[in-house]
Amino acid sequence: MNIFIDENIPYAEDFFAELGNITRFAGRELTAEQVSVADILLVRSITKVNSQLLNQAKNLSFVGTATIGEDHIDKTLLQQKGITFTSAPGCNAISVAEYVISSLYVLSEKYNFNLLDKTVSIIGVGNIGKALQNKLMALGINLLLCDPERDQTEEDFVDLEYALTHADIVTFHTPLTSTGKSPTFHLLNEENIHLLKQDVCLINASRGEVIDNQALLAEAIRREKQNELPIKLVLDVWENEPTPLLELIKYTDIASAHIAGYSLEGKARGTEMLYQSVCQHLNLPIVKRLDKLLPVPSVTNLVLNNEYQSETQLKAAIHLVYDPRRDDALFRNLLAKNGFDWLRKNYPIRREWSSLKLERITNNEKGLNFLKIGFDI
Ligand SMILES: NC(=O)C1=CN([C@@H]2O[C@H](COP(=O)(O)OP(=O)(O)OC[C@H]3O[C@@H](n4cnc5c(N)ncnc54)[C@H](O)[C@@H]3O)[C@@H](O)[C@H]2O)C=CC1
Ligand SMILES: O=C(O)C(=O)[C@H](O)COP(=O)(O)O
Repeated sequence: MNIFIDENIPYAEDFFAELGNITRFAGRELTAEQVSVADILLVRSITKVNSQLLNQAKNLSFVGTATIGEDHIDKTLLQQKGITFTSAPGCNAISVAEYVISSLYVLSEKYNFNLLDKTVSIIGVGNIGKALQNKLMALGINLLLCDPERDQTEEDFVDLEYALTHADIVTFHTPLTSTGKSPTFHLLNEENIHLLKQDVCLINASRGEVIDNQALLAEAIRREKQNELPIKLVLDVWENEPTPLLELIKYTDIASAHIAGYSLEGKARGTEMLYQSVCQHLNLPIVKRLDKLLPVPSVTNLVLNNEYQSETQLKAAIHLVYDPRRDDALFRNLLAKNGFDWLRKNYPIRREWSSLKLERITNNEKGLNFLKIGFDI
């Protein structure tokens, strides 16, 4: 059994070595000739699985992507060829939600606002949008939810125009689609970008093409020329990766190389989900488990002296685990020299909030008590 696995899928040897011969490949360099001898192919989002790549495939019976997004896969083709396909839904949803909230706390510090005074529009409320919704609700932040598909059967959703017009913070979490009832290609574009509030924070951690990058650049330049407030901008994803529109970087507050989902847990969950699907495909028992493989987090205890809920404390705890300014600095300093893909391949280890245990000191009638709380809002 020949198992071809992208070089950036972690723990692949741990999960798959006993199932067959593993060949690792660079995601953008995989050739049809290599795939011609593969039985199982496990990719990330940078490998386009299409007729060109599969035109010599003789034995391929399973394709998996260790990602949530599936826009790089020709699923119709796989179905026609009778090749089983799976993705890893939700694997890095927590990681993306944490990226967004950590970024919002950076913006709140930089521009001196209180998140509690803001209304956040979440555009696309699936696995990631829901994870973000839960965390923001736990923080007590006012939300607007925009998801035309869910709006058909559920209450409390708003349309895109309302979501753009009424929010102080707009964050995109849709898949990239160009067909269907509500395609997301250039969902934010030159027609509707002017609906955003003057002091808006805009975040894209979905796919670059969901926002028309030229329209965004034009709006940023227009605001600059007319002495209007700049859009406070967080971009993790870009049109035409790995060659982002360089002029746009200057207008971002946080810029990163499509790493919002790159917590160690998020990536590793993707591998585990593919392993489980491959076992099912091969009718084999599932014997490996991720929790046996993940390293013990380096940060384990944080003692808070004041109220756990205070925003300052919370921000400090959140940024202790992950501060997106780290990735922004790497992006600005190393993009030109090393390139977008290098930044992703050499991504420094990042853990999720659940790796941090907080100790709260409370003062009640019994005196000082130490409470251990798993930090997972
Ligand atoms: N930056 C990063 O590192 C990562 C980016 N992603 C991207 O995030 C996307 C979303 O991920 P999940 O939440 O897990 O997907 P999901 O499929 O669980 O949810 C997507 C939601 O978007 C909604 N939607 C579809 N079209 C819409 C439209 N026109 N307007 C508003 N909502 C719309 C769907 O109804 C669905 O509820 C992925 O498809 C992927 O492209 C995913 C993981 C990491
Ligand atoms: O899961 C997704 O969808 C993502 O966007 C991934 O986090 C990105 O990972 P790569 O496959 O592009 O490494």
